[in-house]
Amino acid sequence: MKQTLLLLPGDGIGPEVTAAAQRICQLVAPDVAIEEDLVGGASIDKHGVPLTGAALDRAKSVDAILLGAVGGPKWADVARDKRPEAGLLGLRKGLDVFANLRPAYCFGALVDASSLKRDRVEGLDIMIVRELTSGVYFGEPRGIETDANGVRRGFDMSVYTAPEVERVTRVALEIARGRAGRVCSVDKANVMESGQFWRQEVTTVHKTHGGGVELSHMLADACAMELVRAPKQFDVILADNLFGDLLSDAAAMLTGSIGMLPSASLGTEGTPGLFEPVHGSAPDIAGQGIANPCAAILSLEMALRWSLARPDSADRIMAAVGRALEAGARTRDLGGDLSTTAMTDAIIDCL
Ligand SMILES: NC(=O)c1ccc[n+]([C@@H]2O[C@H](COP(=O)([O-])OP(=O)(O)OC[C@H]3O[C@@H](n4cnc5c(N)ncnc54)[C@H](O)[C@@H]3O)[C@@H](O)[C@H]2O)c1
Ligand SMILES: CC(C)[C@H](C(=O)O)[C@@H](O)C(=O)O
Ligand SMILES: [Mg+2]
Repeated sequence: MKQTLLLLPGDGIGPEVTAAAQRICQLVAPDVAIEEDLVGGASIDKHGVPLTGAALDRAKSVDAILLGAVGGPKWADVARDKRPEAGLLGLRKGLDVFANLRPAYCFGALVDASSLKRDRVEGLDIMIVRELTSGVYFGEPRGIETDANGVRRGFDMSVYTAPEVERVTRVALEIARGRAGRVCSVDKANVMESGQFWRQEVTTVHKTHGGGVELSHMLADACAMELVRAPKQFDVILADNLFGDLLSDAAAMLTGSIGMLPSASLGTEGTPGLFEPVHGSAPDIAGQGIANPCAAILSLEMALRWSLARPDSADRIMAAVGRALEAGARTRDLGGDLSTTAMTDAIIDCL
């Protein structure tokens, strides 16, 4: 049956980098049908909301979704639940893509672009598995209010249920099984009840489903430190929604640039995956044609591998990005001067 990829370019550099990925898709998987819809600020401008019910329904009906990025200063004053970012969160929740895979892989050619010394990052290959549809991002109650004494306060709720921790832990264990076989689970069990609960549940799930995978636990602050001290100690890092967000940005810089990092958000078997760069809409460089398209192109690579069952096409992309970098192709964030289009051309030449 014909497969369909839904493009949701979004805002800022989102359309620039998804256009690059679309060109690559047409070359490596020409029979995949490509559709397009709106999300984020682009959807607010047209429909008044960051994600319409029709766009969500469409996303549920395709095989995979490739999203660029959402957000920007234009929508800074919009109420939080109507902001571009709320559209992205609604999409993740609506698709129930609870397992967010964020690889931090250092291409050989980029070892010297990292902010760390060569020996710390050469051969780096970490997979962060971030819980994506619960925790403090979605917990209730939340709000900003004035208490009886006239003091304003803001609050969020960090809450996880046992099934939510179980399903993402099982994904992390499964992924580790195909890699070096080590999961490091991250929490603040020393401070937070939800952190202690997370650690208990991960330990319980490991007892039943561990199957040879080694499990360790680390406090989130220590993990941030270890990521910049000795990142190669990690194989799979399992984290809740918030810590996974923070740690994946930190891990991004180890690889040379946040413009390199893709992600895959997966739900239960048979549901479409959502694929997106880890970076945002980069308002500071949007419209200039200089964004690094690699994170979007590698997100397409993940879509071909994880949702569209086309490992050969995915391998082609991975190899082409590696070869283009070896040949010296660099956008500005990597210390070069190639435009988004020229960088994409360089990758296409290596396909
Ligand atoms: N998945 C998403 O859609 C997503 C992710 C993160 C942030 N955001 C949103 O994006 C907006 C801007 O956020 P931010 O500035 O904190 O993060 P950002 O990732 O957009 O930008 C951080 C820095 O990295 C640079 N950068 C990011 N991607 C790049 C690329 N592909 N090539 C070259 N340089 C790149 C930017 O120029 C900027 O200097 C906010 O509205 C935020 O909410 C969206
Ligand atoms: C834009 C925002 C909602 C998002 C998040 O916090 O999950 C982003 O930072 C990310 O990493 O994908
Ligand atoms: Mg983030």
